[in-house]
Amino acid sequence: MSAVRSGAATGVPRLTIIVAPSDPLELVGDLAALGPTGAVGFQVRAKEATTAELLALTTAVLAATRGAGAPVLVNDRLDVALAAGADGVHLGADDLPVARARAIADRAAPPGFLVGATCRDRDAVVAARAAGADYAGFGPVAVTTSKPGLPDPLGVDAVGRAAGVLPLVAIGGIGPDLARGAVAAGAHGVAVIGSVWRQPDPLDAAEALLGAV
Ligand SMILES: Cc1ncc(COP(=O)(O)OP(=O)(O)O)c(N)n1
Ligand SMILES: Cc1nc(C(=O)O)sc1CCOP(=O)(O)O
Ligand SMILES: [Mg+2]
Repeated sequence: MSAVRSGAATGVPRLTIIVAPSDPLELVGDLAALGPTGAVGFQVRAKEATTAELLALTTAVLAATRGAGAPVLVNDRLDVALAAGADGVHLGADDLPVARARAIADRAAPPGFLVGATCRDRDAVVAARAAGADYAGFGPVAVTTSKPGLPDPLGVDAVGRAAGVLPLVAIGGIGPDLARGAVAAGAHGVAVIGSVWRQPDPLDAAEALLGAV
């Protein structure tokens, strides 16, 4: 296994595990403890949940991971991230604009609060940086069965073309081999659903991903 770099310099984890309400939360604490502090982080993503349910899930993930120092971000909802005391928010095209979120977070969140932005090409990464994003979720790199309605896969070459502006978190169909390729192309890290949660042993699977980034 290659040495795992921690995400400490940017605060952005090398491996983001996206957590949904249906996932086995009892594994989250052990997943958080893998690798150096800050190498593994979580994004709480609950598209069908009520605000109260998303807050409760975020609070539970924070409680399970705080001891390991793993960053926990909330998908879509800055208000919930702030209310829960989470470490950041991830925003896409249908969510609060990044510049608005950055302005609110700078007033209301502790220093280091992360704002991530979904980007699908280099121009979008440049715009996200100008708006105050800390990292770009860049994808879909490959075909994914975890989310419908996405554009065609961008491929690892697109990661290389978009690199060097913000830390890139490659997403979409990422397993260990693609994770290695994305990082070699210039990505800071990866975000995953299926290559952890749909594996027979999510801890082994996450270790393999960490070994690749
Ligand atoms: C790290 C990361 N990158 C991209 C996304 C996608 O966010 P978005 O475009 O807002 O879509 P939803 O996840 O809200 O369906 C992400 N969540 N994380
Ligand atoms: C939530 C999400 N957003 C994407 C994007 O490209 O915007 S791809 C994706 C799903 C990622 O799941 P998996 O690791 O199972 O492919
Ligand atoms: Mg979103």
